Amino acid sequence: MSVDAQPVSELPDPRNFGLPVVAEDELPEELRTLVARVHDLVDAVAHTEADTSELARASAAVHELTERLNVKRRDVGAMLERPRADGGTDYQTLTNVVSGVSNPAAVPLVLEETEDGVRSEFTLNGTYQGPPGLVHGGWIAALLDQALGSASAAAGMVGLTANLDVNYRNPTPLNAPLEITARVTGAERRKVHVSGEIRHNGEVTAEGTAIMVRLVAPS
Ligand SMILES: CCCCCCCCCCCC(=O)SCCNC(=O)CCNC(=O)[C@H](O)C(C)(C)COP(=O)(O)OP(=O)(O)OC[C@H]1O[C@@H](n2cnc3c(N)ncnc32)[C@H](O)[C@@H]1OP(=O)(O)O
Repeated sequence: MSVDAQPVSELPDPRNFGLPVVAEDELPEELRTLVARVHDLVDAVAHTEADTSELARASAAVHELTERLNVKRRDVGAMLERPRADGGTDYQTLTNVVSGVSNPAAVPLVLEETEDGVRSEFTLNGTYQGPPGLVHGGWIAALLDQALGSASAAAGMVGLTANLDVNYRNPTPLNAPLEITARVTGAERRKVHVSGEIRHNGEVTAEGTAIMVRLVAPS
């Protein structure tokens, strides 16, 4: 199987797909701080045992805040544009639920390029719980999907997941350091084959393979 990769500098421009683009330096630091605080808020709400009057006050404050923020909303599908170390340009979905920098529900997963693909270290709080003390299997699949898609994009082949196959080898713990890695293993025509793993203390907890189908820019 051969790898028919485009140079990364030729990643498709989301504007060609009709998507709005936000430059990284246009994203206010205040938004990043708000996102981090709401991320912590979700965990706090999920686990609070505060008394009922405190819950009522918090509920009213959050409702009022939601109305204030909804006064001006960004378009769905907005993409974040950031410069790459190699001089090219990287694009990410701003509100991506796994890694979007403006999404408080995101992990967030910051994937860095390695010699053969992408890698990240991260920790999941109780928000991502499935079985007691363990990460939800659907989120494990989502994390692998994102890493596999990013490995394909990092190799110059941006695509959508056509097929995702996940094997859960060991429980994935909450509130513990995790590592995710992914790489391209082959490509034919528009199909890109990718594989990846999640590890805890060096032991694989889950592994996945996927077929990404490369996007074709509208003519
Ligand atoms: C720029 C900024 C954006 C940047 C956006 C980057 C975001 C990455 C985000 C992370 C990943 C996601 O969550 S993606 C979200 C979840 N995925 C989706 O929503 C995708 C939904 N599915 C689709 O839209 C479609 O089925 C596609 C695009 C996958 C394929 O449709 P298509 O474009 O018409 O392609 P098609 O001709 O059918 O197939 C092309 C080749 O792929 C093969 N193929 C097609 N489907 C499958 C399949 N399920 N399993 C195996 N192989 C398949 C075909 O046999 C063929 O191989 P051959 O004949 O050449 O041998």
